Amino acid sequence: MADAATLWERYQDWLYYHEGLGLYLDVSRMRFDEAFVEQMQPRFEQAFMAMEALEGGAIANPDEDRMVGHYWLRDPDLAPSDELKQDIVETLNSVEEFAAKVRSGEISPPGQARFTDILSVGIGGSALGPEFVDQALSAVSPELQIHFIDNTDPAGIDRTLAQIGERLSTTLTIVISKSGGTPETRNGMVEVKAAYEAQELDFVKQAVAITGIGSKLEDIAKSEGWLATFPMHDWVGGRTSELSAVGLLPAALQGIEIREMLAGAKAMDAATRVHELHQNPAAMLALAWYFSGDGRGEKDMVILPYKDSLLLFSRYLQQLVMESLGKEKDLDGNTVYQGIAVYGNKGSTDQHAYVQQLREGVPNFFVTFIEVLQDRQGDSVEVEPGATSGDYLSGLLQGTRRALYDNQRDSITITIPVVTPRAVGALIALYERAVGLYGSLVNVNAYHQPGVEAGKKAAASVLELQKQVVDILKKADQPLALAEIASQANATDQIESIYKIIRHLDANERMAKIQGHPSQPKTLKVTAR
Ligand SMILES: O=P(O)(O)OC[C@H]1O[C@](O)(CO)[C@@H](O)[C@@H]1O
Repeated sequence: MADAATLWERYQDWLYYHEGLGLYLDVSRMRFDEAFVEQMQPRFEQAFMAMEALEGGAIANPDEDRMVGHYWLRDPDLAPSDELKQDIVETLNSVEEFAAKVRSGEISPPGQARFTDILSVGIGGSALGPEFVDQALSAVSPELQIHFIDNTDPAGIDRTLAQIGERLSTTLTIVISKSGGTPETRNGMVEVKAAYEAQELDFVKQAVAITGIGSKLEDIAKSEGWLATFPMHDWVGGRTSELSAVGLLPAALQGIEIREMLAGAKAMDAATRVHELHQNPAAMLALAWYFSGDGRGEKDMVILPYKDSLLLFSRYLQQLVMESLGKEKDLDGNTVYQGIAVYGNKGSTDQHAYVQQLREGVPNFFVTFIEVLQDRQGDSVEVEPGATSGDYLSGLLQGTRRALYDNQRDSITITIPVVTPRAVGALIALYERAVGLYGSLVNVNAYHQPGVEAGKKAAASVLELQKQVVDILKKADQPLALAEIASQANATDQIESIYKIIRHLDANERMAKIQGHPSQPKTLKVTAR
């Protein structure tokens, strides 16, 4: 292993510092050498060119025949046409205007002075960004308290609605779905609507949609006369939509400075256009990822922010990285099974959970530490002479980094001065670009998600089968065995699925009733309920 002096030199040689953002990137504890960097140069040249073409409006998502334009959102002058530029500017203005009116009470719920709460309904890229930004940046007691429904779990929905309680009468619901047809989000919307009706409230007077132009959701919102509708453009992917209306509207309503988020992203975008590897933090990240997993994702990315407010960054990155890079085929149609697994929560908390395995167990990962220099606003008490809680947090980060490195475990460290809207925008932009560059290095389309469709189709077929099963039970004049139901449904190959449908219905005392012992599914008899 290198001695301290050599490591210190390597640290300085590879240290990246962004003047305007005060952001540092340290890849010195990734053990690549100059020969590796040299060898990667030509690939990076290609990746930079592909990125330039993408930003210039090329069809960078060939399967879906789409441009990829999230970079234009923070610098509309880059948009490939005046029309697109105007669209971006107008959307941003309308987001700000709407949020200001809601916050001032100019737009208010029927019979009430002002809105008190926001309920965001969406999933995946239509939830993870707003959730991350809320946790990172919202005030302790914001004027408008935000809540999320990001699943089709009835108990989860109940819990969120119960937290809101009677404040539903002053809650603004935002339904977010690019496609406008995602079942989980549709279900959330229907459930929320029912909750408004149960309190004799008029949902449409308190509802806003953020959705793709011409989507089913847009049709509903427009025909029912919802309060407002904001567009999601087809050239912005769900997982890169935080700096579109998807993330900006909830943030603006929460009083978060969205122009600062955009400015941070814009500054980072400019920094990550540089072709010189040492000068481009996103390229340095992509290089480090490639080195670590041998360009095949052999090592997992563990994201460890040492700051509670950044807890959800790993969850946000999980989608950004894994949905973008996790691909069976490369751009030439070869089977490649690409991807990088991402997980993590926060330090130092995780020190007392899985860091044991990181230090000593299977070495199948690299860590990315996120360090925040400012401990808190205001003074700190000393928890012992000369040391604060923040000193401990900082020491624990350094200590973990060192302990891992000493045991051949590599890490990257990103340091920001303080968690501000600007820094959060910059972090998002940094990873968006790194993922795009890495996608080029490994030759995959980082902007589609064909694999998600299989699960969606299978779920739809289970719900179809459920309808059939219920019909059969209703018509039956005697209890039926599972095999009989399967045969009548012409679905003997789906008997296990039929059993699970029935068990679920029975547990919820709906439409099917089981007689017999649960340990012997073969012997069960089923009737309609
Ligand atoms: O915004 P939508 O269309 O509801 O999609 C939600 C999420 O579903 C996916 O399409 C697939 O999981 C994600 O890419 C997307 O962020």
